[in-house]
Amino acid sequence: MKVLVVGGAGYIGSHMVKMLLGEGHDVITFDNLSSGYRDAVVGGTFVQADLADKAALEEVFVKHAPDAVMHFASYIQVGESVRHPDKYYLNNFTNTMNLLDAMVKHGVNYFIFSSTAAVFGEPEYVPIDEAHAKNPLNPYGRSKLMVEQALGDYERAYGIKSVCLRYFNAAGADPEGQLGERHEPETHLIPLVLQAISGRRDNITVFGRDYDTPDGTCIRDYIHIVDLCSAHSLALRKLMETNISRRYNLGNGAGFSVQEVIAAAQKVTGKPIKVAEGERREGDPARLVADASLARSELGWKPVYADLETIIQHAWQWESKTVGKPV
Ligand SMILES: NC(=O)c1ccc[n+]([C@@H]2O[C@H](COP(=O)([O-])OP(=O)(O)OC[C@H]3O[C@@H](n4cnc5c(N)ncnc54)[C@H](O)[C@@H]3O)[C@@H](O)[C@H]2O)c1
Ligand SMILES: O=c1ccn([C@@H]2O[C@H](COP(=O)(O)OP(=O)(O)O[C@H]3O[C@H](CO)[C@H](O)[C@H](O)[C@H]3O)[C@@H](O)[C@H]2O)c(=O)[nH]1
Repeated sequence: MKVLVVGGAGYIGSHMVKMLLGEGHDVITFDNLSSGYRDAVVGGTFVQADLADKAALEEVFVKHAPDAVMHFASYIQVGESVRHPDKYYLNNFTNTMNLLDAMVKHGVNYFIFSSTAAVFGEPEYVPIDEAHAKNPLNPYGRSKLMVEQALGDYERAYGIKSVCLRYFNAAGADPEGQLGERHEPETHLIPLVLQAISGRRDNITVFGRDYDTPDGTCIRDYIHIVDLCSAHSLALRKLMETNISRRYNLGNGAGFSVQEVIAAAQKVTGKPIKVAEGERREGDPARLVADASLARSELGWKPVYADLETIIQHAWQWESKTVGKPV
């Protein structure tokens, strides 16, 4: 199969490209390298272009005639989305419409979309299943929900079939050590903790210890990047078999507090870490845990690296390669 991976030079997309190539697919990566890296694309065809560039999109569809599209490209920082909503609606929503329009024009009907737990907002209950109310709290989450909603309209009008995968906290790295998380700036907890342990940062700041959780710090559901990617492969296969659009929540169904992540990182690395105390970060729900039983039952998805220490171990293997490099 020929798969167009948009945003394939980024953290999650680059792991996906590697997996698809390993499965024997033809892969075309389309990425403007705004936050991705050319050297993270380990094979296939690479096209450096922006989703805002309709002519570039047209050229890719004409030249490569993909069978399906996986769409990872977006801006991803919740805080920035509050300060600059224009940037988020433009890149995450409008530019996605350019991509969908190109698909419609060229008769490409299968679309896998990177959505997020942020579409739910403050949870009414946990674990969060697909039926949970969608009340995103920020422009980032809203831009993703808007795409999910537009996909319903594009299916009715143009026959585009889609799977929206709502990731909880993507973490870890390629077990072979070839790829890993390279966000700049990094905002995610596990890489920040490991950078503090490796000495690339002075410390890790815990954002609030007064949440309604057993140790007072926020609880999240960390999912290994390879398990996330295997869900995409299964989702695409199922979508092409059944022609039925679906939405799935993806997580391990187990929550770990910030304090537990720090303790696990110390255990895995065998090294100390300096911890600083900070205020709550705006918009952080106390507890986000996925109910991913639908993905398990319908896709046959089974996380292989569900254990938090394994996730941290793989992220540490990646961080250990970057010692001495500035963050
Ligand atoms: N990392 C997480 O924990 C997490 C959680 C939930 C959802 N997601 C979603 O997963 C997707 C991938 O996240 P990531 O962590 O790999 O992010 P990332 O920033 O590492 O990757 C995004 C990629 O898209 C590219 N890109 C952005 N805008 C583009 C444009 N206009 N044209 C072409 N390329 C463009 C970037 O250069 C980058 O390579 C995003 O859609 C994000 O919202 C991530
Ligand atoms: O230096 C830090 C960084 C994070 N945290 C805490 O660690 C937890 C996890 O934070 P991350 O930033 O790693 O992850 P989020 O849960 O905030 O974000 C995830 O979920 C969001 C939706 O809610 C987006 O989808 C985002 O891309 C995705 O990584 C949060 O409680 C946060 O407050 C700290 O205490 N200190």
